[in-house]
Amino acid sequence: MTGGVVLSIKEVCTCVPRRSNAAVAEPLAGSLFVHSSFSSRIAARTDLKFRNDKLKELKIRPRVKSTCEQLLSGNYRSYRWKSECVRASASNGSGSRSSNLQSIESQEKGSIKKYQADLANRITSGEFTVAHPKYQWFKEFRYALANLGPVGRSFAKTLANAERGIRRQKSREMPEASGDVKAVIGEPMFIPLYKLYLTYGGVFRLTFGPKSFVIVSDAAVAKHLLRDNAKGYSKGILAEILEFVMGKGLIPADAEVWRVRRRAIVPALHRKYVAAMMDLFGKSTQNLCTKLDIAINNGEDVEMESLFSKLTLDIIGKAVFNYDFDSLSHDEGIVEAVYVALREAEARSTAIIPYWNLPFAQAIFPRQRKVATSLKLINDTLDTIITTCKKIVEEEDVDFHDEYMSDRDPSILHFLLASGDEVSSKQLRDDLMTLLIAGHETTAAVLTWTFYLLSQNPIVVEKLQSEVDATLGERMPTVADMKNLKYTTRVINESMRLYPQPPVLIRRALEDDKLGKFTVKKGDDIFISIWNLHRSPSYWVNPEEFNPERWPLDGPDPNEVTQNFRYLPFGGGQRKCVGDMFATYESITAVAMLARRYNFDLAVDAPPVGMTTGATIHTSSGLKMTVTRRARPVIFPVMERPIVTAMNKNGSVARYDAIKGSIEVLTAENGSADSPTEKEKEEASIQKSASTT
Ligand code: HEM
Repeated sequence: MTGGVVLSIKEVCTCVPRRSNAAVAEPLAGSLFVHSSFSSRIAARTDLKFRNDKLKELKIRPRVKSTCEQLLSGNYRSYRWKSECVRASASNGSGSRSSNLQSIESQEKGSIKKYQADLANRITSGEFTVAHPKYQWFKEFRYALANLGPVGRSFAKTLANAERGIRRQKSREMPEASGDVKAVIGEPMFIPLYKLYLTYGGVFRLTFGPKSFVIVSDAAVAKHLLRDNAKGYSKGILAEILEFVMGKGLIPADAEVWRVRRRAIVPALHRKYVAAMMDLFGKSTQNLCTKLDIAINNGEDVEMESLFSKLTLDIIGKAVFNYDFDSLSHDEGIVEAVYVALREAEARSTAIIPYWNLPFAQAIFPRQRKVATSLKLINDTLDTIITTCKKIVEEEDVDFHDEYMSDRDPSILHFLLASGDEVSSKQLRDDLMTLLIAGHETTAAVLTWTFYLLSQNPIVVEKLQSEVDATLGERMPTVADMKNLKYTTRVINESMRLYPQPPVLIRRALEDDKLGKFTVKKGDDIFISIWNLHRSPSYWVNPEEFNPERWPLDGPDPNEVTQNFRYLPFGGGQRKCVGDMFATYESITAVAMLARRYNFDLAVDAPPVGMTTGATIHTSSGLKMTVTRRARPVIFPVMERPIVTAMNKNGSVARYDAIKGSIEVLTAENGSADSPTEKEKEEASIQKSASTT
């Protein structure tokens, strides 16, 4: 919106008798914005009642209101009526104007001129401009100036123009929200961000005490940040927070390191590798089923969130560096150390003060000591894994190619070492740790929220189960099944829309830049709220509803490209997730295998499923579920029906049905059935046993 004024009612504008170029109307929530420079030709149209009602409806300041009322009713009406009289008399062509009409004409001409001049003054002075209360005095000053004759009027006009310029510039300033840090403590940060988005729009600045962030919830701006000008942004605070655990791994890496490492790592996740992982996904899910069976037999409820976390840790450990955490069976030692590191990363990402940077932090905070010990254990373990893998690769006769994969150890680490990747042990450790964290909690969170949503939507469960029954039966899923488990995929797509992991992406501007019409300065921290994008009423019908059907089964799989950056479960642009296909197949496998075998319901005494956030969205008190084995319809084994035919001497064909134990004879001429003789039965039986042998 540009600066100017408001005469507020849409209808008022339609009444400008001769359209002036300067009169510009802009619909705005039922009112019309009219630039103050439009001339004295303002008038009103005839639908007075409607306009008067509108005036009452709108809260217009009394002075402006009285002007509008004058304009819209009496003055304009008489002006118009009288003008018409004048025009009528002028056009009757007789040349004999009555004195009455002449006097009306001259009187009216005078009064119209006076009226127009007065109105022009008032408009020029900016009387109709909506002024901020703080600047009311300025408006009145202009008005006073405008009444001081032509010089004052032109001075007032200059001032009004200047004010409009300032307003225009202000409209390009980003809306600002400020808040009390206390308001968001105890609530996951993305929740207040959603409320603020609905108030301030797709791009706004949020200030908390000394901290200030730009919050982006607009798909076009997200596209600019992630794809079109990705080079203009770094990972900012995220890199600072994760440095202690990921070092210079892909997620926090600066542009220089990132370019080299991304080029090395992406090829390791080739199609053949992901296909080979299917077996790992299936076997690990089978281990989880064993756990669930034990719980069912003991009549116990289970906390699914921690089980999914263990499942995905076991998978990613094997997939990335061929290490069997076996966390579904035990959770001490290295498994515990990994969790300590993960929880610390999450705690740091939501902490208000970076207390861990304080001198002697480890001496002051026992948790920091534990973090340091856990990190040492993880690093030592990774170093051992790397050394062992290096030895194996050296002993191997490696024939490296694009889709290289060792049968003995198909892990990403093996690929990287076999590729001759010149990389320091420290960088390799950072890469492995990054992949471990990136691929672990994200997938666990996707599974947790998918099963929570399923427990709330039995109709979706029914459809999902019938697809899985029909597609898989009792088999383990294969890579070929992935494209046939369409509804299962849509369930996961929709779960990732409602619960994106992570809910917010973080960037920092490396240079000044434009986000739409707003400017960001170098060093500005930016939060791209995927949560807001995925739940925006501007982009989705019934955004809060879990509705896998919103994604057509025969349509393309939804991603940032097909959805033009309103849907970003794996991010987008150059820093898009490298494990998207891996994670999708892993989730489909787990959901399909679990849903075909069990029903999952929230436990009767389950605590309310609230949200809390770290890097991903966790439940506030776990996802306690009652798991029951599915009572599936009995499947009758389908036997191949042994039917044997034999030619009889008379030329007819005898057909023996082993299940019915009957013989049917078809005559040679017309194929009609005939009753077989005992001999024919015998012959056909002999023939049958011969063919079976
Ligand atoms: C459902 C599970 C997953 C989700 C929802 C997910 C989501 C994401 C998102 C949104 C990003 C972009 C971050 C940003 O732009 O700031 C990302 C990046 C990344 N993801 Fe995933 N991810 C998942 C699974 C995985 C897996 C299994 C792996 C590894 C095997 C992985 C490895 C990575 C890496 C290395 C990056 C950084 C890429 C870069 O900066 O170049 N992710 N992930």
